[in-house]
Parts: sequence; C-alpha cells; structure tokens
Amino acid sequence: MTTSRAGETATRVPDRSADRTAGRIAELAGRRAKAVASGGPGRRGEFGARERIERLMDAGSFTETGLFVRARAAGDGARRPYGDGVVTGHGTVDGRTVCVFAQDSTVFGGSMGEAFGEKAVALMDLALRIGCPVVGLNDGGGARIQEGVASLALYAELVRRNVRASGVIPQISVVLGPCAGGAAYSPAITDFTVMVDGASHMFVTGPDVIEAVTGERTSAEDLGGARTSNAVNGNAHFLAADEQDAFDTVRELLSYLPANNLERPPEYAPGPVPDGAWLDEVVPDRLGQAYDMHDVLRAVVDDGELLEVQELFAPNIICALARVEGRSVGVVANQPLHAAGVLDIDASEKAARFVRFCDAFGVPLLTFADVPGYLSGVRQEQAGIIRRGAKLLYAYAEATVPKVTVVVRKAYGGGYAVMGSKHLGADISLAWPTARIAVMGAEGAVGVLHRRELAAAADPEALRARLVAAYESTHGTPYLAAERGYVDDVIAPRETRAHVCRALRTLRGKRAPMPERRHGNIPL
Ligand SMILES: CC(=O)SCCNC(=O)CCNC(=O)[C@H](O)C(C)(C)COP(=O)(O)OP(=O)(O)OC[C@H]1O[C@@H](n2cnc3c(N)ncnc32)[C@H](O)[C@@H]1OP(=O)(O)O
Repeated sequence: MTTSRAGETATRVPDRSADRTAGRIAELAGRRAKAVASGGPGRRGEFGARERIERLMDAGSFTETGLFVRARAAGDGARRPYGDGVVTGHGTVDGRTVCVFAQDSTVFGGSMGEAFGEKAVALMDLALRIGCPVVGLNDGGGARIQEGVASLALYAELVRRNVRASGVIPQISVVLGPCAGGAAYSPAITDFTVMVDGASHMFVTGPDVIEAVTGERTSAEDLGGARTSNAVNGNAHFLAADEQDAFDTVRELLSYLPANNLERPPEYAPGPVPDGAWLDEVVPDRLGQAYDMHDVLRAVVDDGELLEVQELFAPNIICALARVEGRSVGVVANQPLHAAGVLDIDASEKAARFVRFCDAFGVPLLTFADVPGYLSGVRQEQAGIIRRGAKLLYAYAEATVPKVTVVVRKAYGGGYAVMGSKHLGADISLAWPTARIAVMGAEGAVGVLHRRELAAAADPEALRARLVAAYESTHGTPYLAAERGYVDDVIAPRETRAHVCRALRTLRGKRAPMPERRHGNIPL
C-alpha cells in the first residue's frame, strides 16, 4: 500500500527488475549481505574481523568505509571478494571518535593486496584529517604474494602514513594472529602494541626461514610470541590474556590519551583521596633494602590506578599512565625491587620512548627517582649503553610538557641528572628527607677518596665505617642539592600527593617554545 502525492491510496507491487528503483535497492541489500559475509568468524575459531571491531568500539557505533572495494580485475576467474581482506571504518570508544581497521584472516590469509592497502591508507588519511586515534587489528600474512610489487608499495605507503601521524594522533596496534615480514614494521612505528598470550606472533622471518638460512631451530612462540615480544625484545607494550582483554586494554589506554596533539586528554572525577601517612614508612632504614615503588605511586595517583606500559620489559623502570586530580600524567619511576632500579640499556630505551610519547601528546611527566646510576659492565658498554642510554637524557631534555620530579631515595651520578633533574628542565623538583643526591654511594666514594688512608690504617674497617658515616651525613642527604636550589623543597613523604597536585595545577599553563629546526637528532 502506498500513498501518492495527491493523497489517493493505491496498492502497488514493487517492480524489482534490476533497472527499477526497487530492484536496485534489493540488489544493494544482496550485495551488502555478500560483502559482510566475507568477514565471517576467524579461521582458528577466534572472533571474525567485524566482531572484533564491534567488541572494541561502543555498541552500534561502527560505520564501515570501503565495504564494496574489490581488487581490480586480474583476469578471468580471479578471486575478488568485497572488502579485499580488511574491514575499515570509524566509530566511538567511550563516545570519542576512533578510526579502526581489522585484517580479515579468512580472505587471502589477511594478506595485504593493493585494494586492501589503499583502504588502510585512506583510513589513515581520514584519521589525520579529523585528528582522531587509529587502532589497527593485525592478523594476516603480510604482503599478498600474488599482487607482488603493488602490495609492497602499499606497505611503504602505510608506513609513510604511520610516520606522518606519529606525534599527531595516537596509533595503537593490536596483534591478534600472525604479523610477519614487512607487516611487522607498521605496528613497530605505532605508539603502542597489544598482543594476546598464546595467539599473536610478530617476526621479520618465521621459524622455517630461520632454520633454512641459519640452521637455528625455534618455535613461533619463542621467536615472537606475545610473551617474547613483551618481556624479551620489548616490541609489544601490553600482554592480553585473550582478545576481549586486548580490546579492553585499548579502551583503557585511549581513556588516558587526547584525540590528537592539539587537544587535551579527557578528564575524570577522582575517587576519595586515601590517607598517605604510611608513605612515611615506605623507605627502609637500611639503604640496600628494596621496596616496591608501585606502593609509592599508588599513594600519589588518583584511585591508586596505574596503566603500566611495557610492564614485563626492563622492570627496573616503571612507565605508567595515571591521573592526578582527574588529568592524565605519564609516570616514570625507578623500581628498587628489580636490579636496585639501575638504568641499563633496556630501561633507558623503554623510558625514553615513553617520555617522548607523553611529550608529543601533552601529557605531563611525573618522575620518581631512586636510582643507583647507569649500569656498569662490559656487556652493557659493548652493547652501547652510552649511545642508547643517552636516549633518556635526550628525551627528558627535549620534553616541554610540565615536568615534576620527586627524589625518593638514591639519585646517584648520571642517574641523578637523567631522572627528571632540574638541569634537564624539570619545572618542580621535590625530595624526600630520605633522598641521597650525590655522585655515588658512600662505600664507593670512600673507596675512591680514601684509598691510601684505608690501606695504611691499623683498623681499616673501623676507619671505613667512620668515613662512610661522615660521607652519609654530608653527601647522603637532599640538603646540598636544596642549598643550591636544585630541589625546590624537601617534603614529608605523606605530603607527596598534595605537593604533586599543586605542582601540576600550577604548571597547567606552561609554555616552553623550542628553537625552530627541522627536527633534533636523537641518538638511535
Ligand atoms: C613485505 C612482507 O610483508 S614480506 C612477508 C610476506 N608474507 C609471508 O612471508 C607470510 C606467508 N604466510 C605464512 O607464513 C602463513 O600463511 C601464515 C603464518 C601467515 C598463516 O599460517 P596459517 O594460519 O597456517 O594459514 P595458511 O598458511 O593456511 O594460510 C591461509 C590462507 O592465506 C593465504 N596466505 C597466507 N599468506 C599469504 C600471503 N602473504 N599472500 C597471499 N596469500 C596468503 C594462504 O595461501 C592460504 O590460502 P588458502 O586458504 O586459499 O589456501
């Protein structure tokens, strides 16, 4: 039954022939159903590409782009499924716009053909134009072999977009299956990579190729599984228990981040502030005794919540996103529980990248120092601790976001300078009375300064004990640094949150223009 413009009612059977309106609308429905069907459940029983997106985004918010894109005809009988193996589009996460692509492992193994690549590139361009984060769900065989150089070209185009977007919009990669060869380099350039325990693999060449080339035998899991990538080589930043956990991690991560480098992260109302009185008892009386820096951090940030980045890699330094008075901060802290919180190559590189991320996206830096210095040793020197450790110095010195530092205990040698010191541009530096800001610890200093006296002493141990005590009372305190204004205040540990809140509030309007240049030359 239809109503004509004139108002008379008539019964009409729609003419569904292909060249009539009703026929064309019916054809659309058929084509759409066929296109959507190409993204069914995953091959290994995991979620399909579209279901993954639905689970990541706010319910019902996803709008697909390029649903009808197909490979250009490549001769009779060529397989040209709609979508070409990747689902792209935009939607919202917690009400904020996010662009997303999901490789569909049921189509050519999720490998990237020309049309696939063009869709991914177009999505990146869209995200850059509107200034929103991009999340890539990776599960594919890399370059599509039968499409040859066209596929390789699109990989390079995609990486070029990743680089253009770096520091402009947050880029997050989720690896849900294989991610090999050239395909692994796009996630490597993005800001964060999430992998699923037991399901994800990242490597340049797989176990079979390695065995053929070098004779080494290994498994995909040992080579580039989620645990290897999180704990051993640091390629990944988050280890998820399963796919849903990976999506939840991405949603949580996004809650700390701005949509782009010109916006501020969203703000949240914090819960009630706990009494931090017990912080006065955190630092043990014995200098060599460890404590868990997490306890300190949880007493300072809102609701005691930390989203730790690269938690399993270089645990001697903690990098975490958190909030103070509802606003995002990037926390960097030495962890005395692991290797006494020493700065080695891995810790320096981990923290340097995190500091640069925070700086790029306007997230203030909150540093907690308890560091015996850079790690000494032949292996570290030969592996390049000078060049690679310098990255952290560079990152802190380069960062123009508000920088607040709390020296908790040791701040020795280069460790003092690098861990957010005023000399590298900290805006506000605080120290606990337990801080020891010196060139080195008492034992080492006494050994160097009093070698001859100790050798000649009738009771060298008694003399050593006296000299160590004398050194501790002068150099093993925060007060020499405070006298010079290198720390702004020495505070009771229980008052740390109050001081940090005030400092970050004060620094909210900070401006620190850098000299014009094409870009700096960080040691790589
Ligand atoms: C720049 C670069 O990216 S270089 C890297 C090039 N890519 C590679 O070397 C990876 C090649 N592929 C593989 O090693 C494996 O297919 C894996 C590890 C990705 C997946 O292994 P499995 O889960 O066992 O899946 P399987 O090997 O059966 O592949 C599934 C389907 O995807 C296809 N496929 C997988 N990778 C590709 C590819 N790169 N190009 C075209 N088709 C591919 C397979 O031919 C197979 O198709 P079929 O179902 O029609 O037979």
